Amino acid sequence: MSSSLDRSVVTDARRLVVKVGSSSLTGPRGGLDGFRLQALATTLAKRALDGVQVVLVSSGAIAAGMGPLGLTRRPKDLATQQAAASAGQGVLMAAYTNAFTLHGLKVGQVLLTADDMHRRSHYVNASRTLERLLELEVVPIINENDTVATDEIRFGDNDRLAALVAHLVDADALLLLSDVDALYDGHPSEPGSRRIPHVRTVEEIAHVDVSGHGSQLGTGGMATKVAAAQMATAEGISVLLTSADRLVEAFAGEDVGTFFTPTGEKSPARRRWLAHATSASGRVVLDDGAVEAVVRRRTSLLPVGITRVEGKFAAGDTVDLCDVSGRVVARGLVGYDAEELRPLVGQRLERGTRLRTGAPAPRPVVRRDDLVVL
Ligand SMILES: Nc1ncnc2c1ncn2[C@@H]1O[C@H](COP(=O)(O)OP(=O)(O)O)[C@@H](O)[C@H]1O
Ligand SMILES: N[C@@H](CCC(=O)OP(=O)(O)O)C(=O)O
Repeated sequence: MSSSLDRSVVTDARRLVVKVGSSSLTGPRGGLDGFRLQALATTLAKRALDGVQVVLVSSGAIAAGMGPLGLTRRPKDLATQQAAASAGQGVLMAAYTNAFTLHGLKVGQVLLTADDMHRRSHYVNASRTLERLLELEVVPIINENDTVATDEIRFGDNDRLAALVAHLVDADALLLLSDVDALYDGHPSEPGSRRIPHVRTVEEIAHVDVSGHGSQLGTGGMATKVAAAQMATAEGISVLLTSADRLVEAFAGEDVGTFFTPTGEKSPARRRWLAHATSASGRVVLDDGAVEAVVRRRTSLLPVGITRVEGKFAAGDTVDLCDVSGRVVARGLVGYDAEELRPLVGQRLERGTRLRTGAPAPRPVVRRDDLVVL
């Protein structure tokens, strides 16, 4: 029987998110490596034809656009990266369309921004589209919408996006495919570095150096892959990190790559979104009693338990809830604008009180259903 605690989850998964990095699809000087892309598509198509719902998160647009634009190095400035992605995304999708068509499968392009993950309405919309594509037996192929991403709000690498997509579609497993076949206990170019076959807790790999450079065409290196694995496993999703070349062995259940066991339980979709996909617009500092109430008793947060309001936010935005030492203990959707909330700090508002804006009080600063303890 399949268990999320061992590798059988990869072989038995009914819904899989597979992320492939630029380095696995392209040659060293950019340009798509049609042979590798076809091999990947063939392996995934076999899975899909066996009834597995496969969602592919594919990088490679910038690298694929380098050839058409006459670039021999990955561009460093945002505008040229966006131009290359614009030229390359079509090339990438054309290659995937041809490769999957050979197996009688259809593909659908989905381009997402960090903002689409952050905004609840866009997130829900993306989820609906992906569900419909899967129902229609189409393989969704997702990439960041590079042409509209800005330096401040972009994924840059696709590892985090892949973890968020795994949350979004509630995948059984996430496969992170790179040019390196596993996580190593030192940079793989260092003699003596050894493969780490299994990670059960974050602490186990706290000593591992993942800061080393990545491939010439990839973006995040190993650090973003480990962070993505932690995001997925925290929500009960198993992760296998290996190379695209080892995918067939991975599906055969062989001991390849690095397997990350789930560290947490699956939580409701809305909480998953709140905990991982949103970014906080401000902070609200809680006194000890309020921390106790929110974290242990899971109650709504009222103005009386707040000692300080930091930043600029509007009602409905996400805020971090911190204890007096500044440690973030929870995150939630705030019920007030920052300016409206500041004068209420520490106040015990009686029922029937009206705020200066005319709105009734007390309403919770963060309702318990809009709150996730971190
Ligand atoms: N501890 C480590 N274990 C494995 N790979 C590492 C480690 N530290 C750094 N790396 C580098 O991370 C690279 C993969 O990241 P990246 O180039 O961003 O790939 P991708 O394009 O697949 O996202 C590998 O080529 C490897 O050299
Ligand atoms: N969205 C970009 C991804 C950038 C990138 O290099 O990501 P990755 O190879 O996953 O580290 C692209 O398609 O080129």
